[in-house]
Amino acid sequence: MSGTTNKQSYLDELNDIQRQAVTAIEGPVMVIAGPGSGKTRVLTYRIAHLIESGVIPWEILILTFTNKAAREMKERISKVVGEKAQRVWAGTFHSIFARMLRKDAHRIGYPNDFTIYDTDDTNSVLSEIIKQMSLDRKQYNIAAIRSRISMAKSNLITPKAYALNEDLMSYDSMNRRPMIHIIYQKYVNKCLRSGAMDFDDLLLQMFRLLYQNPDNVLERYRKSFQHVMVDEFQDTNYLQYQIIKLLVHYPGSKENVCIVGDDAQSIYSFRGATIENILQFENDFPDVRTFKLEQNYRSTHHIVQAANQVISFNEKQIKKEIWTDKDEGEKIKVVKCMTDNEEGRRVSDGIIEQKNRYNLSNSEISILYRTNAQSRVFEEHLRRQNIPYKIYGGLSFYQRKEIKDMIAYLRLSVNEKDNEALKRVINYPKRGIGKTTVDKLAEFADEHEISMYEAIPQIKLTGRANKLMSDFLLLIQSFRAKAQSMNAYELANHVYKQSGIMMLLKGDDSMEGAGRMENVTALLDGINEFINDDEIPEGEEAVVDKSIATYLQSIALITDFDKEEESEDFVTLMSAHAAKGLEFKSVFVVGMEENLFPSFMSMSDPKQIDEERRLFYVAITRAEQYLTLSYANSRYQYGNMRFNDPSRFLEEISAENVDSAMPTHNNEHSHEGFGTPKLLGNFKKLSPKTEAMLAIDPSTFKPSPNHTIKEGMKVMHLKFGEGVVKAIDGERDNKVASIHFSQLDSPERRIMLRFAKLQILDD
Ligand SMILES: Nc1ncnc2c1ncn2[C@@H]1O[C@H](COP(=O)(O)OP(=O)(O)OP(=O)(O)O)[C@@H](O)[C@H]1O
Ligand SMILES: [Mg+2]
Repeated sequence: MSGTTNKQSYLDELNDIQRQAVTAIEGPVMVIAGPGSGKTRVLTYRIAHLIESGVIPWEILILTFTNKAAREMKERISKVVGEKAQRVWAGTFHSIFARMLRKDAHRIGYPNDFTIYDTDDTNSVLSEIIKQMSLDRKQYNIAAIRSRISMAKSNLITPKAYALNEDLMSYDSMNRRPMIHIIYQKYVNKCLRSGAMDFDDLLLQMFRLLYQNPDNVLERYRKSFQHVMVDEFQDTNYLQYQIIKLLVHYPGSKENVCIVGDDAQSIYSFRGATIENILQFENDFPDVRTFKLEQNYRSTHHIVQAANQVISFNEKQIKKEIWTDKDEGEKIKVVKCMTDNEEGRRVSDGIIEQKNRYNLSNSEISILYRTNAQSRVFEEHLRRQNIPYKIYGGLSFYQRKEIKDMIAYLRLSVNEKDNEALKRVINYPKRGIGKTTVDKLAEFADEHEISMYEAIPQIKLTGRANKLMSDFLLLIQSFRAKAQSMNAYELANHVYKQSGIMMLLKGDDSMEGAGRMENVTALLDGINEFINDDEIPEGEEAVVDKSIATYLQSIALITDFDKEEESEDFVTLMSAHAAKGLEFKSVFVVGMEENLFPSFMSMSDPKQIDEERRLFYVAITRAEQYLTLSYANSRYQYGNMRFNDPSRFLEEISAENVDSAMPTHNNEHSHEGFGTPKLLGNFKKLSPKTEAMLAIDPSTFKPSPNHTIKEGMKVMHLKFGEGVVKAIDGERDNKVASIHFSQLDSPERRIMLRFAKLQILDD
């Protein structure tokens, strides 16, 4: 096909407005539009169009949500422009910046071969600091500190600025953690001395690199990135936006920047993503051309309707409706279950039924949940039914112990300052170096502001410890020397044998031991593949770099999505967060209960409820044709049996779009069959008083202390309206109130008093 024919045909695959956005190749462009309206498609076609119009592929930078998304885009682009598509800079913020930092990190005090610290590494550094400062581990909860530091970094707040910021400091004192700024400072120092960057650093240090090196580095990238594009812009944080601005917002810039996103799908505010960025973008680029896409190409009518209804409960959204000219489609199914176990069974039965009835393959089906811990019951039932499935977001291959051990040796071979790697293997396999010795070494290194590796020859230890340490030093030195002459695969094999790991695993003839050996073999195979992969890397002056450093970087940033998919056909299980941007013929959103979805952590804050609702909106808009929502009356949650009410989000979908006459499934345990619970019609006829009260504001609803609830009382339930307490039975925590709610179709409800939200009415 000639260029012109291609061009014609690809532009024909767009609607008018999409085509306008694709062909508006100069100046700032913004597309804020609903799910399934073709935002990602616009970006993909836009890149093809740029290249067809003569833009050099490596002058295009496109930032996506996953590396897999970037790869898929390139594949599609190559259908139009051929091989050249491979040379576009496409990837996540983290992977693109890591690649750029490899070239210039030395300018900001890091080795170019810096290590990327994962969450485990960060936790380990933080826990060392807390120990050294003799702080209370409960008070200084690692996860909380990690998120404070991450927040600070994402907002460009240095440890010094943190200490001077009254709001931050008083927030920390209020939470009885007044030392966070000191921990933060120590953490930064330790990472720097280890030549390590955590995930936030990949952004922060990129910003510093550009900002502090205007003439060489910044200028170079400004010239080289003639076109910058961002998908899922609603989930960028302040820092990410500042970097984009550095690259495209300066005097004399052509401001060729195109962002696409949907404020209604913003689901990472807990990570610092801010809708402000969308508003700020319009301010920063007053000449921006904005395109509104309203047609949804993904989902059937019922699903689009439901999505519009749900999101209309959020007030603070940029107003937009999506519509579809697709069929009505199937109504949304709501499945009520007694227990989480029943939910697992009913969903897997439902999958079998759909596969038979609609001829779906496994890969067209997904199960989405609010928390990863929910996957277990579905796994059990899918396995029992022999339905192949894949979980995204569990313990990934690279987080397994034996793999981390191997990787730690490789990391040390590249960056000897990497303290976390060193601590991991200094006594693995066991070589008699005790914990006290390692602690001493760490302290000595800290005192002298050097890495532990550098500290080994300097520290004075007893004769035996001294000998053991210098043997270890020699071992690592030999690996470092080999890293200069061997390729990544040879080095990994060498390390496997010489470190003693191979011997150790061979000596373990348990099942687990055999599994661990298989895993290391798989790792070695992976490295071999990396060596032999002949894909053209991005960038004009790209040299094929098969070094172990490049390999380590690529795996440090791997997410489950980025694994090469075998051609297997499996059902996808993942969190609603991870499903962003994806689409499936059939989607099951499970665990639709109060305290779960919306999450219990969001219950007291209307803003957070809105974020949960956006997440639910993201989840349901993944479905093309079949959408099933399920909930359980009881489930094991955090080690206890919990009784949750059905999610408020279920009520937000109008009854017209919900199937109430589904065939009952042939199972003896099901109570209402595959269908709509009565509940959905419950709120049409509330008493004027209830209505008035609910209309005022549910947040003014004041539940009474539950021990004050007595038989005969008139009460108000936030969801069920007015009721009369008929009986109370059970003891202490297990007290159950039988309440008659006159407005409900099935008025008798038994409510766990412990979790009840009831207000006593005085009349
Ligand atoms: N003009 C069109 N003609 C046919 N199909 C289209 C058109 N535009 C988009 N699509 C298809 O609709 C689906 C949704 O498009 P896309 O994924 O680009 O939407 P999106 O706006 O990025 O959605 P999300 O907000 O969920 O990321 C895709 O399968 C896409 O190929
Ligand atoms: Mg998209």
